Amino acid sequence: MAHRAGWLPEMPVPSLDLSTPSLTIDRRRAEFDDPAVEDRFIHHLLPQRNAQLKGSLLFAAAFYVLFGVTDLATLGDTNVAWFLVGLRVLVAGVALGGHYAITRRPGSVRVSIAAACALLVAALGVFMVVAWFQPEALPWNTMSQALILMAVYVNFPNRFMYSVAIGVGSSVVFGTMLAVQGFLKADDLLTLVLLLILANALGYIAAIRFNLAQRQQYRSAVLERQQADRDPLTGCYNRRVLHKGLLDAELARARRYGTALSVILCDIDHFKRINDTHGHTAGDLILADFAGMLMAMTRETVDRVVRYGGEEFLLVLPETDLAGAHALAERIRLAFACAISRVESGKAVSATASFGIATVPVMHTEPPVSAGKLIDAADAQLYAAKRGGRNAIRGGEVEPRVLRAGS
Ligand SMILES: Nc1nc2c(ncn2[C@@H]2O[C@H](COP(=O)(O)OP(=O)(O)OP(=O)(O)O)[C@@H](O)[C@H]2O)c(=O)[nH]1
Repeated sequence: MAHRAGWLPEMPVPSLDLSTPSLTIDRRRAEFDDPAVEDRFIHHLLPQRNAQLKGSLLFAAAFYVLFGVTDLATLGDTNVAWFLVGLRVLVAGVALGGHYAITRRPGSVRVSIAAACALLVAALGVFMVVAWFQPEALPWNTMSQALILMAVYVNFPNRFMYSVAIGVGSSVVFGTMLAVQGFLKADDLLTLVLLLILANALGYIAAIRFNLAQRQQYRSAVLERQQADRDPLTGCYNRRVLHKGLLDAELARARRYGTALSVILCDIDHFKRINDTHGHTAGDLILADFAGMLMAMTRETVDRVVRYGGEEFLLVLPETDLAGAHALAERIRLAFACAISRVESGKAVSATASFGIATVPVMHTEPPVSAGKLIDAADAQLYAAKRGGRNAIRGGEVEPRVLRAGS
């Protein structure tokens, strides 16, 4: 296998690193480290989460009112019983209010989380009051509390940390109530407290596994998408991104903000001869080295390097006028001409490249221009550079009306 030689002069060659640090997951919080990624993830899942949450809210409203029957059965037709039924109706109101708020603002993560938290806090608070007034039913109510904890951890989509806080907090209050009421023998009390701890532990494990699995799945989908847009040999974008409208989007942005935009089409000179002389593997190595240089010398998050054809690359340079594009092309031309790649046989191979630039000047008042025509204009300049002897740069500004889409 050919090994990559260092550049002459030394050039940082970025590898295709798909384990983007921003996609790392904080396993304790069960969230992405990067708040922006977490935000995108939550918004991506929001319709699904809201559908689940709305179902759980309706279920909670019906369930709470229905169980008012048990208050009447246990306490009879008393004021306390009706007070508890009233509290249950209040919880149903909170649930229905949450349901209404989510329906009104389906795109709001805050509303969704607030609806889940409000219902859980209200439901657990009322449950404590109900349990307080029915001390003889404490063992049954402890089991109910354990079941409600499952809903807290699993059924109500929420921030993992909030689920844990609500689950543990309510269990501490409930455990304290068991102890304070003093109805239970010490061994029964211990059993019920252990039951609550077990319910929390199981809920915690289920919730953290679920939250992590969802994020891992999302990360795999993002990485897969990134990979599908990349050329495996060079790590540059492939033509798919152009078909997906990369250049059209940049042209539209340049038009909106009234900025210039340049594209450079560059092509390694006599590449066929390199392949024929040193072999295809050596050709691949030089291609990868050239692409690495293009990526290293352009702005990482602004410019785009696309493998346009076999040994042909397209640079998309937003907010770049002709002089800026020419200066960049000259830096790349010189660096590549001076660099060597050490191929498998140990030989040092060097090559040159030619560059064609097409610049659309500031164009906010002009009609939209065609991405294809802009690339054609750069191709014509590249052809002129090749005809002019190669290892050269040609370029020019193009009138937006010449590039007008559909003309
Ligand atoms: N090693 C390698 N060669 C490739 C790859 N893709 C295309 N090629 C070769 O690149 C060569 C391009 O040759 P030409 O189009 O004749 O261009 P050229 O020899 O560079 O000549 P000029 O562009 O006119 O300077 C062809 O021989 C292709 O087979 C690739 O991925 N790896």
